[in-house]
Amino acid sequence: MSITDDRRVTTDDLPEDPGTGGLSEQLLRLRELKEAIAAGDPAGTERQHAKGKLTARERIALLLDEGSFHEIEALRRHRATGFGLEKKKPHTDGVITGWGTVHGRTVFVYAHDFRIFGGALGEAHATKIHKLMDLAESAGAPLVSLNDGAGARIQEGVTALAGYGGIFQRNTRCSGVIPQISVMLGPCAGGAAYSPALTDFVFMVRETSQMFITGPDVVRAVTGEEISQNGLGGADVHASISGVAAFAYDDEESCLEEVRYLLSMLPQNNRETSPVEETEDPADRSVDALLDLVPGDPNQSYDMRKVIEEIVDDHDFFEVQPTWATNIICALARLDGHVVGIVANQPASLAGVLDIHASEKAARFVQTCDAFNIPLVSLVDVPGFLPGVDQEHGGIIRHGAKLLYAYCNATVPRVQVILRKAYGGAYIVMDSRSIGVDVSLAWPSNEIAVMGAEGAANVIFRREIAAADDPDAMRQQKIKEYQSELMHPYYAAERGLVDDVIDPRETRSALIGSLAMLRTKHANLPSRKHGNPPV
Ligand SMILES: CC(C)(COP(=O)(O)OP(=O)(O)OC[C@H]1O[C@@H](n2cnc3c(N)ncnc32)[C@H](O)[C@@H]1OP(=O)(O)O)[C@@H](O)C(=O)NCCC(=O)NCCSC(=O)CC(=O)O
Repeated sequence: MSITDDRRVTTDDLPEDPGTGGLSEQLLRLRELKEAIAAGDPAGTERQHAKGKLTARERIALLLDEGSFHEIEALRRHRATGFGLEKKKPHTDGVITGWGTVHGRTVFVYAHDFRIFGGALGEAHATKIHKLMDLAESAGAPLVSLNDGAGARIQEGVTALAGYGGIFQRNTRCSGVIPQISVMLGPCAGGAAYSPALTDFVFMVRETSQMFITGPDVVRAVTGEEISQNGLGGADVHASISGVAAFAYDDEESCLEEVRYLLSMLPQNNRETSPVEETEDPADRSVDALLDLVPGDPNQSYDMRKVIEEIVDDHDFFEVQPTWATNIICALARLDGHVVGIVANQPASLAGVLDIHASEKAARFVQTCDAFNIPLVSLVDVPGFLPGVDQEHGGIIRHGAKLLYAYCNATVPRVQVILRKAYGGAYIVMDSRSIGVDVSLAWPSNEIAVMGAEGAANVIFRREIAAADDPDAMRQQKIKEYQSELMHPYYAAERGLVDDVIDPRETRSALIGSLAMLRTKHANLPSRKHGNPPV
């Protein structure tokens, strides 16, 4: 079989059918054609490997269960003309589409083939993706995109742009219906970056993947700034600074392995729940370590990750956006085999305050869990919202409201544990009784108040303190008074604002018991077209 000038096989390259019309000839011809398409362009494969990247088919093989991939439209070719396109019509048109299984469950996947037009999206390429997305929606199964494409195919002009529009429209339509995961595995510019932003989770690989609206050349021309591709939109930038990516990995293999892991924790669609996994970890396990992990002094820091580790099944949890807005932790884990979404303040970072980024991160996570029937566990130890000009001018009111809105709107089972302090508006926001949590538990060390004792005493006893012979002694006395009057869990428990004060060692069993009770929870929101969240 010969290869055409552009090093890609076409049906014209196949052996002449001798005209016998025999089935065996036809089958041979079909097999050769499919094998040639699957093999692709060896030189392109070498170039891809030399850049430290896998080919689209190698990626699909790593993502899916072995031998489970069913490809559709491998025979598709574009019909565009101009700029030499009529002479260059490779099969697949630069995107491989189909479905397979991950841990035995159906998953739809499309993967850009960078060897063909740099994975750039033209009309045929786009309509293949549209068809796959429609199938994923109809079948009610997750969609994973393996992105390695140069954006709109320049030679196809507005038809390429319209192709992107069709993807965005479907991303939005499928939002909250099927899980959508975007894996960034190459330079993704312009249109190639917008679709991932509409999906539930974005994965990136360090060094080899980038996302930007315009590349470094355009940035230099417009703003005069000099920056490399990775500096502008590499994995660490998006996982730690912009918050666009939820996860960053060192290589494609570990990245795709983690996509498989994430899928194992998600339901197939919004009408199902996540798979339950048998566990040897006893539901009534007493968590003695919790007594020492959380310091009594409300100003002393500790690592909330260790608390989560102690509570969840097999000490195993999967953190979403672990390097962005680290003052709040969002994680998926299992409790007695059932998946839960954990939102936890992190005293080890910025004392666990809520700020603009933390509010946005948690709001998005709460919304994602609610869309996919994943119950929410909130572990609260929060000193308040972060004060400051930057925060106020940056719109902390608007961003904080996103988290408030997401919790208030969530109809999944919701359980709150207040570990230590919970002050002011931040207490209300972190899924308090008044905004609809189903079960609220507190540790005996807990302090719920409008603000810390010192601040409170300075405001409400200002006159007494100023008039005292010894203002400092008076301040200390008033602080103590405020603490003993108000700042303990029994004040909230007496008023029904927490349902129970528990021994910290019983946290795991109390959570599991509450969530088991709530498994049949059914909640309806008032009929409306949709809410108007402070996006
Ligand atoms: C993506 C890249 C950084 C990759 O660089 P590399 O050095 O790895 O690869 P490369 O430049 O040799 O490209 C590989 C092959 O893909 C082709 N190629 C690259 N980009 C293309 C595009 N957008 N349309 C059609 N073909 C394209 C190249 O001509 C080359 O073909 P051959 O192998 O035949 O030589 C660069 O190619 C690039 O900057 N491309 C332009 C990106 C872009 O501006 N896209 C439009 C976004 S606008 C958009 O999407 C809408 C919007 O938001 O405005």
